Amino acid sequence: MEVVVAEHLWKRFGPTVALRDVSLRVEEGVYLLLGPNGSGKSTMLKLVVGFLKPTRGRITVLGYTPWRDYTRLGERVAYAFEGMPLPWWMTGREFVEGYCRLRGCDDEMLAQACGRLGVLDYWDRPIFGYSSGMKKKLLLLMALAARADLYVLDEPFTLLDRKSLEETCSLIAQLPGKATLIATHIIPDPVKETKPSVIEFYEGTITNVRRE
Ligand SMILES: Nc1ncnc2c1ncn2[C@@H]1O[C@H](COP(=O)(O)OP(=O)(O)OP(=O)(O)O)[C@@H](O)[C@H]1O
Repeated sequence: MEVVVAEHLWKRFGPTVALRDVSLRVEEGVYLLLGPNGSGKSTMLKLVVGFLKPTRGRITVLGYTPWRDYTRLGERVAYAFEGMPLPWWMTGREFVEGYCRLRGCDDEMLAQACGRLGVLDYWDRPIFGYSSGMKKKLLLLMALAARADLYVLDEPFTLLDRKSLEETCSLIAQLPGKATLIATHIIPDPVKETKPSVIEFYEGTITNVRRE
């Protein structure tokens, strides 16, 4: 079954055309959205989870129209977006455990992801004292600890040290969902083992789709 179907999708922000006539089909597996800054990768992912409504065109995700069926789709999609604000006054543990209770995360997946990303070493401290990489790991946990049919990760490989990057790649390879969509500038070697499909973006269009 197709997980994402986009047909002639356009997204404008005032005078800026972020996506122009993008058509895309995502089936099972790992998909990397690759392209330079400003090429439309994050906009595409935001349309997939329903944060944005297309200016023109059609998108369905797991059979839902994301912007209209945001809540029902939200039960089946786990995501982490670069720059999402974190509650700086809470400890990492309060935030992650609270989020997981709300989202219905899997305890085993959470324990495994926390341990492998090294979050347990600091998560009893308030978030306001965290480095960028430490905050990044909390954002990743929001997706990597959830049981979902579709995982959407915006720039998951930035700000991480080498070991955390390897662990993140390995956790991504083990995700139980049908498909994982990742916006990135780089393809770390361990991700290549998942035999990802690579969708290349340039100035708001898809210029190439290939298998890594
Ligand atoms: N909320 C917004 N308001 C106005 N313009 C926006 C908005 N979001 C994105 N854009 C513009 O849309 C274009 C595509 O941005 P997008 O964030 O999708 O690119 P990207 O490929 O994810 O870039 P990066 O690799 O830097 O994250 C850019 O020109 C950007 O300035």
